Amino acid sequence: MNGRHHDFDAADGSDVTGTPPSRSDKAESDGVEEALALVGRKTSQGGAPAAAAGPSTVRHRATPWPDARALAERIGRAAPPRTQRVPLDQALGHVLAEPLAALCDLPSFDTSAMDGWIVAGPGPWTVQVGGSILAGHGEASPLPDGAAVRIATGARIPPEATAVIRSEHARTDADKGQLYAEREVVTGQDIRPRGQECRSGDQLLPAASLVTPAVLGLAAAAGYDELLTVVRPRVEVLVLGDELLTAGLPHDGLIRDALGPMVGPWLHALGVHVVATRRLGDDAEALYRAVTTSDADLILTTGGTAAGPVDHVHPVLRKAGAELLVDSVAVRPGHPMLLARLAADGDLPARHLVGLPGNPLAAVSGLLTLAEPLLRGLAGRPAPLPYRAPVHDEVHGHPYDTRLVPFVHRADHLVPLHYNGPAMLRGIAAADGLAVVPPGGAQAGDELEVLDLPWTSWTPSLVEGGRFT
Ligand SMILES: Nc1nc2c(c(=O)[nH]1)N[C@H]1C(S)=C(S)[C@@H](COP(=O)(O)OP(=O)(O)OC[C@H]3O[C@@H](n4cnc5c(N)ncnc54)[C@H](O)[C@@H]3O)O[C@H]1N2
Ligand code: MOO
Repeated sequence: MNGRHHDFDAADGSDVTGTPPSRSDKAESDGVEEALALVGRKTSQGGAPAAAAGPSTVRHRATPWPDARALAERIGRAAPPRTQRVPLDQALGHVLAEPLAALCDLPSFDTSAMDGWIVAGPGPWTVQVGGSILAGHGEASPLPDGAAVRIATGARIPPEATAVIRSEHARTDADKGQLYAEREVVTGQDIRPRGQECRSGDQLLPAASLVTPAVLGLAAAAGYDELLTVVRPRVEVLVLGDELLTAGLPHDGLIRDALGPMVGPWLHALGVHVVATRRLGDDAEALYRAVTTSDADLILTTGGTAAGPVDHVHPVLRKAGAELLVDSVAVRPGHPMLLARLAADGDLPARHLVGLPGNPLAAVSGLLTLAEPLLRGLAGRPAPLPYRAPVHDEVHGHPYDTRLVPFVHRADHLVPLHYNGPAMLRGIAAADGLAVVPPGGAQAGDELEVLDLPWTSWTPSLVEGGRFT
């Protein structure tokens, strides 16, 4: 033991639902109940109970948190990539399936960078009568030495011209029909030469780049009408629980469904296609039917992952012949989360299922631990660059498990938020992300890994449908 972790002597056992700000962090999300849940858990060799072995030697059935994330991503990346051609106005938020290579030179002709005068040779110059050279027109006739013509930004440079003089740097003598420069004129000034930004065929962006608004602009400038992108993974969300209301106030032991309204939009913000969110109650038959007939790439269930009388996820997966790849993760909250593989069956290809625990913050933990890396892999998106930041306060840890704690960025530090209990969304709703607290906890100033939320950086799917007219 390193002396940092939360000691589990808080015998009231009441803290598993989180701590209001007035209470000590000591009693935050974990407690006696969870410590007891570890007691009696066998080592992977079927040896002594895990809790008796101590943190350095303990082996859980639970997959370590970093391994669970890495495995989920590997599984996603192992799927054969599917690609499609998408018109530019529907490509926002997609991922490029091939490098973006310029289809033309940019600029595609020598062009004026300023409004002013195009001149040939040294001045003063004779102003040519007969209008200006404007953007959007074909090539003008060659400019004789000593001549000047008005030119607009973006207009083609006529052959033989040598420089552009900005209007504010030039003076005309109307009587003499002459143009004088008020500053030294350098050959080529304010002319953007053809190919300055790229030559046709140059790689502008690598494959796997996210199509952002800027990428759409670049692709259009470089001549694209459509893009080859990775097909978005399709996800079906199954919300389990007879106790859930879809409207009104909680009453008579019934509570509002907090996951139906949250999980679909969260997935959407990750750039995937949510085919449906269905509420199935605690009906094992309905769950079996849904799981065995869904053609989504990923089925995501909420609730029913534990071992209660109506927790149907494990029995249904067994009945469906699913292979459990991850069966609980060493993370708090969210440890009952699971990942399973459903074999191909008839017309249905092999698919995956992620079971999110029912407690709402535990479900968020499952989303970020298993669903997000898996979907990132399936979507061909690169992993975000991992980053760490110092934590402002001491954060108690779990003795063996990783903790995910909602935080806000304040003056280069992560400030952990209260209301981080497994059943609470009050912290995460105000958060910039989740701080990854290693087993044993962290001291003030320790650098913690940070998980961003999709909307704390720009996200494609907050722009509904990503279309423009
Ligand atoms: N004997 C044990 N019991 C429990 C354990 C354990 O290790 N041993 N783990 C606890 C933990 S941790 C969690 S998390 C939950 C996971 O349970 P389930 O995935 O089976 O979820 P449910 O029992 O269906 O629900 C748990 C909790 O969450 C509420 N819930 C469910 N769905 C929603 C929803 N859509 N919106 C809002 N709230 C929801 C539900 O009413 C329960 O209060 O198991 C513990 N038990
Ligand atoms: O408390 Mo559980 O850890 O919500 O997953």
